[in-house]
Amino acid sequence: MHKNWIAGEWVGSSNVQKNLNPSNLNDVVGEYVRASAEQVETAIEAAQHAWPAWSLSTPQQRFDALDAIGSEILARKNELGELLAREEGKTLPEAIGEAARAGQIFKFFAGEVLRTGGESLPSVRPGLQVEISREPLGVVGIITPWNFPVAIPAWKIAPALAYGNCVVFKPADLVPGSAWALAEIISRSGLPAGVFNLVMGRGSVVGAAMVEDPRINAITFTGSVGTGRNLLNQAAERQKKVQLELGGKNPLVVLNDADMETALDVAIQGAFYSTGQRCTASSRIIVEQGIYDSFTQELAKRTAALRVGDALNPDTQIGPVADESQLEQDLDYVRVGQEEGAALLCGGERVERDTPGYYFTPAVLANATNDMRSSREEIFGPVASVIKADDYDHALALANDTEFGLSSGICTTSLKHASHFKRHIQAGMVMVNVPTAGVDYHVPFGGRKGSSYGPREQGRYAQEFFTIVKTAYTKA
Ligand SMILES: NC(=O)C1=CN([C@@H]2O[C@H](COP(=O)(O)OP(=O)(O)OC[C@H]3O[C@@H](n4cnc5c(N)ncnc54)[C@H](OP(=O)(O)O)[C@@H]3O)[C@@H](O)[C@H]2O)C=CC1
Ligand SMILES: O=C(O)CCC(=O)C(=O)O
Repeated sequence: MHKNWIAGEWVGSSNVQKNLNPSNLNDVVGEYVRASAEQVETAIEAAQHAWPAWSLSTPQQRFDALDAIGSEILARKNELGELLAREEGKTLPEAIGEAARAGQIFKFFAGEVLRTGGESLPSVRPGLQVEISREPLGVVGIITPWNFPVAIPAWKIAPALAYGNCVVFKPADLVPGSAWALAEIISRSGLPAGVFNLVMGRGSVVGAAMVEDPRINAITFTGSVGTGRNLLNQAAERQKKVQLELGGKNPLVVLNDADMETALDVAIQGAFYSTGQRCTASSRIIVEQGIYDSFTQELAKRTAALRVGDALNPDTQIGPVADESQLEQDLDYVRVGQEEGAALLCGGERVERDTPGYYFTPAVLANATNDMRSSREEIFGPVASVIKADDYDHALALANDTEFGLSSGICTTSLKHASHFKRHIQAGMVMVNVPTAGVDYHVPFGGRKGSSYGPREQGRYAQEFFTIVKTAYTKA
């Protein structure tokens, strides 16, 4: 039985859930407790109690803890990756890559502890000196989704602790295993009791209790647009600082002059790998008319050849969908797209494999237009709409015609178009001849428009969210 980590102790609960493997529903990954609202309160109280001392901890103390966590994750990346693949369904290489990324993130923020400083400026008034420093916020609530069960928690927990905050962490109810394994490593890293707390459980109970509690000073959330916007409204009433990473409807533009092999590879990786369950996935592929037919046919041919199967099978390229409701959502959007006039060139079906699981074949919706629901709403599965553009200017206009603005990409051999696209696309991230999904761990991550709210995550820019600035005036 896997328990919650609250105030430096493993705490049980009578509410227990079975964590199932989406590749094989007969495989129970483990049993995990769900916290009650009272247990969430205890965790918040412990974090609040621990904070004054932790906020004054030495950089060495924080470096040592984060560095130790990062080292252990890296040393155990294969085992953690296997657990991740088993509970979430991304393939083993993808999952091991994600575990390694989590380790590197802790190492990066260990370094940031030592690098973060303030500023000293002369005052405009005589005899005064001005110092600007960064201080921690207090208790940070961390609420994460199921699609990156170890990397997203890592890129929120590591900076929170690095900058001197205490943490109450609620992972997605669907995938408690990786979060628990991460918490178990953190529990042995030398952090004082209460500095880090794990409260597994449902968003409607655990998440809601965190949002309501005035002792949580800030909340960082990744997940759906609806939940994120509600959370923002509730948190704003309580004057909490909020950071949201929400959906995407990321465009990949393919121009007539693109290298065909590169463009096909970039499109397939961006749209379908990790089963398309990435907020950075290329769900709109916008292709210039000169190559539209040939590109789309070849895309469909290669997509149909992708091997869908058990996440732990070395031959598998596309793992299962995470759960039944996500699979229903994927099927629904394929149906909606066709009703709206798109042509399903391949995939889009529930399929069976040796074990009972949520298997779904990646779908290419051709002749899609940008006004279709399937081109506007986040599907969060391996479904790509392929949209025809008259020319580069039209492609750019289509790419920007969305309520989202997380990631974006262009495949072209033209420096002129690549440069113009980088400057004019309304997105937080832009890729030239590389997939829209799959990012580095040491640089900012985040979007514009409906995709994000608040400062960027990751890299040294993370300090904008996890610290508050103080200005001090001193007369000598
Ligand atoms: N941008 C992204 O990275 C992601 C986007 N999505 C999108 O969201 C859709 C639904 O996925 P889903 O996992 O349900 O996303 P949610 O937004 O519902 O879940 C994200 C996190 O928020 C928690 N939560 C749910 N309700 C509340 C609440 N009232 N207060 C506080 N926290 C809450 C969830 O808990 P619980 O575990 O109980 O659900 C989970 O930990 C997907 O189909 C996809 O479109 C999903 C995952 C990631
Ligand atoms: O593409 C990536 O590497 C990250 C994607 C992500 O963070 C997400 O889907 O939530």
